[in-house]
Amino acid sequence: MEDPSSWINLAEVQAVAHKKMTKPAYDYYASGAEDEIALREAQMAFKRIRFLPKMLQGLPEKCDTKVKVLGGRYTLSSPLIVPPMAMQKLAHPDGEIGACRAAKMHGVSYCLSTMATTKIEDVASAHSSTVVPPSEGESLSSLKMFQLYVYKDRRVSESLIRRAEAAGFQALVITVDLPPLGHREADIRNRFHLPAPLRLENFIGESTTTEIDKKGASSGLADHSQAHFDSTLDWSIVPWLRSVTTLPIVVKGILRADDALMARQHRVDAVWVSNHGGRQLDCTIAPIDALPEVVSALEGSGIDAWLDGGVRRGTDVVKALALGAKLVGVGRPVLWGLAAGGEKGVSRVLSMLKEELGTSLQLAGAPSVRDLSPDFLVMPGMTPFCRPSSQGGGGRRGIVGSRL
Ligand SMILES: Cc1cc2nc3c(=O)[nH]c(=O)nc-3n(C[C@H](O)[C@H](O)[C@H](O)COP(=O)(O)O)c2cc1C
Ligand SMILES: CCCCC(=O)C(=O)O
Repeated sequence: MEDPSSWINLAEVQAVAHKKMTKPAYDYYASGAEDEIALREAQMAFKRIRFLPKMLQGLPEKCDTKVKVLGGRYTLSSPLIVPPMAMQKLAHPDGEIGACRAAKMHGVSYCLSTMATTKIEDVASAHSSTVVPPSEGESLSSLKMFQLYVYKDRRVSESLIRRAEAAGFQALVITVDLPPLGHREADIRNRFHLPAPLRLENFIGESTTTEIDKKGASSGLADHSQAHFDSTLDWSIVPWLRSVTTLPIVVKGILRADDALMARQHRVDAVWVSNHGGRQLDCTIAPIDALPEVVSALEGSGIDAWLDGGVRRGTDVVKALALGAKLVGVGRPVLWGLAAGGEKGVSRVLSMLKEELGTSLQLAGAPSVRDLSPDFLVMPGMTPFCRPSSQGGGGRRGIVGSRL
């Protein structure tokens, strides 16, 4: 199991990572808040959705996974994104650099967390200097983005944004479902802190690192977010961000249609549907269940809906795309890949997921990700019926029944 090429699914990688990591680090990555209902539900909700595949579609040998995002500004090779995840050197010395390099090599986008164990500038230059060989004659393209936690001292946030912009990050993701930090019992029990010599590299020399670097009475993360993050934010944060940066703005952590409408009114560039991997408010709706309402709130606006939470299979990615997500994030499995095999481990995780995505598209009968629609799915509690149209040719499909 040491050799990443021997792994055949993402669950297997988690088991390898578990054996290699310290208990506090593994628990920090794996756990959710309180009873972990939201964590489990995010995965389970995918499994309740069924496919209604189309046959004999005259598919190309390889289905096309290109997507246009951020109002058509960028065409990306893949709808996959590595969402922001803090402290990646806890998994492996390759840390954020290994993860972003592996992502770029696969044409997968990467979002760097504020709470990284590698400096913004170092991640940017590693990402830029990673040369991606053309794949089957096509050059792979992906984005690098920066995720922001808004500090009580706005000068801290402003300086992070300016550094990310100067370093060439292409979008700013602002996370709105934290603070306060969710009640993560494993971290409290473990008195989680960042073991030396690891540090929050974006804040060297600033008081903002102190609570996380030292073992305290409780979770260092909770202490840090309480001491420094602004928990009083409202929608006026969007115009403030616009006054500081020209980067596209993505709001991460939305689960409601009316919040998506507010995001639309504030002309954000994308709404990221997420429950923070079940690490914040427990018992939230699963992101995949929240997606359709958000997508319909954004309809006609040109604003993308992105999604993460519980994505563990190519079929999960296809379901999210069919329900209208433009980008789909895969979180913990990337950390397991990193812990189990460094950059090579992440690369293997992403290649398995891409392969599963390609196979699932073919089996579902979609020539490209852009051909996916809810028509490929049967949602829980609904009974499908498919009728040929009276004119012959393409059939008509409807769904009877009500939501459970
Ligand atoms: C260890 C860990 C650290 C995270 N750190 C951040 C972070 O710094 N910023 C953020 O917006 N989200 C953070 N998240 C949430 C992820 O961006 C993402 O929403 C979530 O992991 C997706 O769920 P999944 O792990 O089931 O794929 C973190 C998640 C994990 C597991
Ligand atoms: C204090 C925030 C820590 C990073 C984070 O977002 C997470 O652990 O989920």
